[in-house]
Amino acid sequence: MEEVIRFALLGLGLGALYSLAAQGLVLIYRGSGVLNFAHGAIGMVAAFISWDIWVEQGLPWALGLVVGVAVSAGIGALTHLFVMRPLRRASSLARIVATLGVLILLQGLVVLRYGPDIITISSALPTDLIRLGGDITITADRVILVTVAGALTAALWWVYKYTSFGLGTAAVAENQRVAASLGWSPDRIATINWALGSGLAGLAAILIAPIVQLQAATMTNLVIAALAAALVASFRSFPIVFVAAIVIGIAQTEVTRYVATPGIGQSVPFAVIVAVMVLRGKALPTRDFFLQRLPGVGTGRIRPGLVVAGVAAAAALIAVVPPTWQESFAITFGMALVLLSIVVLTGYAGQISLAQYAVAGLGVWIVARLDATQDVPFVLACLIGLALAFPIGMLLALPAVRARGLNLAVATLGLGAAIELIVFNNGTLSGGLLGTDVHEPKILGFSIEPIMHPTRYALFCLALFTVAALAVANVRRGRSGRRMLAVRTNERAAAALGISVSETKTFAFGFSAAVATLGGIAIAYRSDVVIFSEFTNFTSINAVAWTVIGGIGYVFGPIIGATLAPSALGTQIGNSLFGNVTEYIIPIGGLILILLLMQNEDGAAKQNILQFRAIAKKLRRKAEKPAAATALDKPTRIEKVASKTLTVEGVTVRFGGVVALSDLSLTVPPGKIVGLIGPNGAGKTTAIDAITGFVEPATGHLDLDGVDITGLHAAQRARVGVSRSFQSLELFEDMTVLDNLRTASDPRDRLSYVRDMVYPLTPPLPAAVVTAVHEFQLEGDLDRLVSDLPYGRRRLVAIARAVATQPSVLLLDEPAAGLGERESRELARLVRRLADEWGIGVLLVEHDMNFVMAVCDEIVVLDFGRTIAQGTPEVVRADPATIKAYLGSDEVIESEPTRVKETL
Ligand SMILES: Nc1ncnc2c1ncn2[C@@H]1O[C@H](COP(=O)(O)OP(=O)(O)OP(=O)(O)O)[C@@H](O)[C@H]1O
Repeated sequence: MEEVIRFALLGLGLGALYSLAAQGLVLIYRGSGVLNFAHGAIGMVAAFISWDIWVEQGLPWALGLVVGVAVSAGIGALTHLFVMRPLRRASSLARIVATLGVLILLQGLVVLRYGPDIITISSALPTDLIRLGGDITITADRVILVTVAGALTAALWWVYKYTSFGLGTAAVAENQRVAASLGWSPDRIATINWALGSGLAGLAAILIAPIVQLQAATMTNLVIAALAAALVASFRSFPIVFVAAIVIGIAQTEVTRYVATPGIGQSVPFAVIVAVMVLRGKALPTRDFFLQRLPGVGTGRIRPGLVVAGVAAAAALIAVVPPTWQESFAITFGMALVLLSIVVLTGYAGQISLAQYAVAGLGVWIVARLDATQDVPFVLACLIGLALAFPIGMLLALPAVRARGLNLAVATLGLGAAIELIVFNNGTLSGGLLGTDVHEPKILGFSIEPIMHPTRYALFCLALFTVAALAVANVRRGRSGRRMLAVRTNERAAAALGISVSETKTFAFGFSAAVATLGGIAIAYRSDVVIFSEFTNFTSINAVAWTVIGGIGYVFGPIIGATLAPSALGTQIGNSLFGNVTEYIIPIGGLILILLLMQNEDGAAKQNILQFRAIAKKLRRKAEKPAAATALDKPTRIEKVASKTLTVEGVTVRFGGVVALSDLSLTVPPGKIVGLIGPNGAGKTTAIDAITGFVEPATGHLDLDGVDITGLHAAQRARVGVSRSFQSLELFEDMTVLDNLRTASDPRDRLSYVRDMVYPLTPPLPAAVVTAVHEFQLEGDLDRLVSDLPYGRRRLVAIARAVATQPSVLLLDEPAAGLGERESRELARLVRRLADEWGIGVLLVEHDMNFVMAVCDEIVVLDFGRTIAQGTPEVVRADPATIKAYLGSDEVIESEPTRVKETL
């Protein structure tokens, strides 16, 4: 027991330092909404500078401390002013990546100045033993660290609770205008918080250096422990951050002491991050989840002539250049594969991963271990590695199913570090620093050993990239690609169309892990000893940066981005033009990334493709048949949907103390339109959400044609025939109208995940969808991006998309909002036809009473969540309670609205 206490006391110091760094992260997040992944790197700069002043220059330690903290505070303020402030309206991906750019730049500069080696520092704080009773002692430095961290926590808590600056910071997080009314400019608040937060990172890094040693590559990992503590406190409470950090510090020390497997102890912060994600994350974002502009995505179209010409040109070049250049080709293609895996995962599926290089390492670890320890032939080992990479990637998807955006970036950053610590640095598992000796790689008896046959090896890497790029392009054009894009753009809308969000993400992780594994193989087999500890977190972060530079949504982007990898083609070209640029290539990449983000988030590939298209257009003689024309080839014919009756029984929904919907019961039979009306806040959208699986009812029962669907999640309900539109449309704005409709009408089979890689199917649209396109007169808009359409047409696309799933029951949430009178009448006729001719049962939420009275067969009236009237339009119109609660006088409705049914 005494030993447990002794180690707990040791861990106190570590926890106190984590707390300082975490408080700094929280300050920056609260002051500017930015999660600063460069936090550890900023602290690292301070640690190196203070070491330089103290040890190298022989000046007082305190001077080093003050200058180090001041420099880190200055870097923080500059980062805000020159990088993050110009990007304040950019997507959250761009902002995350920008902080990664700062991280790369700082780490690259530190390595340039101080080198990559470990520097051991002794503690400047007194280490005398203080006896606490019995045999239990604590060193003075631990007491000092905890006291400093505790005092700072108390000070921060007080400042942010009671001072005008603190209140201004809280207000900025909620509402910028309120902050301004307190006399604080949001920008000044952000700058000060960046400076203070980064100063704390500096202080933490200077003090932690004697405990963890000083090394550029590992110091930046300080951010992982800080993130874990800040996450536990939801980036809010300083005291909770303090307690969480102390607990993490102690747990880390205890686990390191009692668990023999190396790396497990240091992975405690990662375990905390995963636990927080799993416990707190939501499977689907809530209604008001902020949707934002996403990076551009290519079409995945393959032009066989161009592919053949490009591959032939690359092969010819490889054949004639000297071996050093051939190796650069191999590295470029290998790294391009890793970047391609990021295109799939982040560009297409919208899942940020800061661990892709570690995943590549994990894949090649399987291959190399099979090769080295079981003598499995190279090709077979590669195939097994690829096959196993799929399930490994899928396993990694587990946190992603519940986390998104920033949280996912945090989780994967921790994951990469954990893989590095537990697998790659473990001598028993991977050979550690000595690596794993592999056999000479052979394909069909031909050696591709890179020293003896550099041409063959480079051609092998080119072949791997070509095959993978074709597979990725195929997936992009196929059903699985549309599913991924739908999920990245809007998970709620995807689920409403019956797309399983978790299945799609799982596929994206699995597929991208397989692609990354190919990259890992190409990179690792360049040597006969595979050193896994080189698959570092830092390279994973760089890989994201290079992918963004190349173009994160384009299959061609990785080739451009990968040239920036160390010793890749960029270095070769730079070396031959400017002398030795090898050691500058990393910080140059960071700088290019930051500058690029200011101009355009879509990367270099987009520009190239646009230029290519412009040239191709000039050269092309024959006009190509537009995609839309092919889609509509099939003759139209109305097909009745499967007749199913929706029965809602006693559904109640509560949000905390608010009863948003109380005991709702109604039936929507096939071919009938049931109106759901009531004043604002009556619970109408909540009713649709509850029926379609977007909120969980407290009580009640849902039944579709005798089948209980209460327990099904949103996508499953859509698949059995319950479709919906959204008040806020929630279209896939960055897709064309045609792709929106295809995404909705695609079958939800799982086979397409595999088949798409080889042969993506794009059959003509089903007859029902073609009919909808004609009905809504969308023929001319099919090839246009949804975001380019006027509002009225987007409303029609949203309804067409809901219809395209061929639902038995369709729930429309205010379909006529924002439409003109004529469009509204047309829409009313169409909704009536959906019921009469297609046999769809419709539940219609609408404020336009003329619309409602004209089309509905039955109306349910809600007020404060309760049903106050139910019956035919005539009955409801005359109902006194409805008139009092909602309709007011009869004047809101035309004296005798024309029944749409009768006018058909
Ligand atoms: N996620 C939520 N958390 C807390 N309260 C909520 C949530 N969603 C809805 N509410 C509350 O539930 C009640 C019903 O809201 P709902 O949006 O369903 O009404 P509505 O009839 O659709 O209104 P409107 O006509 O304005 O769209 C309101 O009091 C609303 O504030």
